[in-house]
Amino acid sequence: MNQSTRDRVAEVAADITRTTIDGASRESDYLDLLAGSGPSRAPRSAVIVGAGIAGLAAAGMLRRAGCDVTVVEANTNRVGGRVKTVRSPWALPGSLGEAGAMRLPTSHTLATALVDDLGLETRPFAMTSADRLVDAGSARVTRAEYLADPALINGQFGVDGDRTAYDILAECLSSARPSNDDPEGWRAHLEQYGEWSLRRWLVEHCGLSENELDLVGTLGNTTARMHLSLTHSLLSAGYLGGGARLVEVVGGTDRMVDGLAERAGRVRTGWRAVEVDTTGPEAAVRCRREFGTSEREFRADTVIVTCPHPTLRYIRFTPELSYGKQRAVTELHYDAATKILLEFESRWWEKDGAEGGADVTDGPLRNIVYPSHPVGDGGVVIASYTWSDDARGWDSLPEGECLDRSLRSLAELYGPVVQDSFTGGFHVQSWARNAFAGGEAAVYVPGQAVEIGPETRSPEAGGRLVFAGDGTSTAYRCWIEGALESACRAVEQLAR
Ligand SMILES: Cc1cc2nc3c(=O)[nH]c(=O)nc-3n(C[C@H](O)[C@H](O)[C@H](O)COP(=O)(O)OP(=O)(O)OC[C@H]3O[C@@H](n4cnc5c(N)ncnc54)[C@H](O)[C@@H]3O)c2cc1C
Repeated sequence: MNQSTRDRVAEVAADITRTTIDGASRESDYLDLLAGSGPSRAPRSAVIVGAGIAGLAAAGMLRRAGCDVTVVEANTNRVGGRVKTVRSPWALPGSLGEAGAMRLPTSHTLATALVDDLGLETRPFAMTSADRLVDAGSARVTRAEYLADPALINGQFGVDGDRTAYDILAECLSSARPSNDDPEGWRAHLEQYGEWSLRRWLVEHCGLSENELDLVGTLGNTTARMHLSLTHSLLSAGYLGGGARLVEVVGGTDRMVDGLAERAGRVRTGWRAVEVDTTGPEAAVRCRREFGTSEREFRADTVIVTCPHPTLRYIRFTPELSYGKQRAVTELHYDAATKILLEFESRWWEKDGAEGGADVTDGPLRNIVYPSHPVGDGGVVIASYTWSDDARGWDSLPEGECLDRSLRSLAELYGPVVQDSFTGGFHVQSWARNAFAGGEAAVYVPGQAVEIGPETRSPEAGGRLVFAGDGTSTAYRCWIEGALESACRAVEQLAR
């Protein structure tokens, strides 16, 4: 490994552990910027492209320091980006479903501090529950039954022994995962295993057989992501693995967006940025209406671009972006994710009032997530939550077909009560097919954390043009925490 790669590894390890390259913690600075006294310095004016969590949070912080901010957002009818709480077309009063972000790990310090600062309430979000189903091959048992007798499911995969799929995966990943405050550990990991896929680790290092691989892939929801980066899996396992505490925002995750939008000031919706020109004394962001021919230019001293990388391909930058940044824009891998939300008038999935949890099945639904909150007698179920190739299967179907097939698959698990209590309310959300997201989030292919990560967050145009958005964070890509971290970093970069 040459010195330049070593330097990049050190930068990425520092980013993961939220420290400077010299090891000083950035945690309290970021908390202070976001939910404390705010920035002490800011540029005179800024245009922010994108009104997701990152753009809105950055706008609020800059305004507190006296900066004149305009946020431009491509969507005509909403802000929030990949935070999307669906409030219609439901039949039951108070129903809601989360088509994007639905839970916050309590270890995500910026997100939880922001929730407190906005005065929002949270409640526990249950990802697992003893009564939920494990359905694979010809076996269908509750999670409690599987934990008590792993052979019930393992036998379907030809796997012997008394360890569950969850134990096997957790052991394999915990043996590889440095702690979040250990830059040296992450350096060593990135140097040695940065180019490894999850599959390679499980097979070559952990010695899993093909059958064990199939078992943990199916039950751990990782089959479709086996070829992606080990580093990504390790980071996710830290937030979702055993012992993680998850909460949801009471009233919907978009309450966070509402709170941030109030602080963000001028938000111009329905304007899609098509060019960012930093050649003049003021930077110009040229925007177009999605429909029609109207064009408009927004000018300011500085620009923050927060769009997901796949959408950056359609923005012209004048002068051209640096070579490294161009690679980040064109190569950073964004994975697919699709959710199918169905509303039911009775809570047929609950026993003894236990709320939430998720079934796992090797059928097309893959993961079925039940609401952790009560809505009268019924509620909105995420009948299918899929990623990667599992999601692409759904993405190839028209909406009506997604509805029909998901209802039928659910009825195969739970019987006629599914069709009988369906209210007719449904929502299909493909993030890969969403024009302003281009995927669920940045999920590295092997090597990308080091090869591309540093350029996702480097400024351009002599520091007047900076980039934010969850895809620029190493540790918290795919999380609201990453969007908030990126907003803090961008605000700091502009204050220099
Ligand atoms: C299915 C799914 C589940 C998730 N679950 C969770 C979870 O449980 N917990 C969690 O913490 N996180 C979760 N996330 C991740 C979380 O939603 C994101 O990390 C976060 O919302 C990203 O915010 P952002 O501001 O970086 O990007 P975005 O929310 O994507 O915001 C970017 C904004 O830019 C706009 N835009 C794009 N192109 C242009 C343009 N040319 N001009 C103007 N505007 C433009 C977009 O419309 C969008 O509003 C999930 C995401 C998905 C998709």
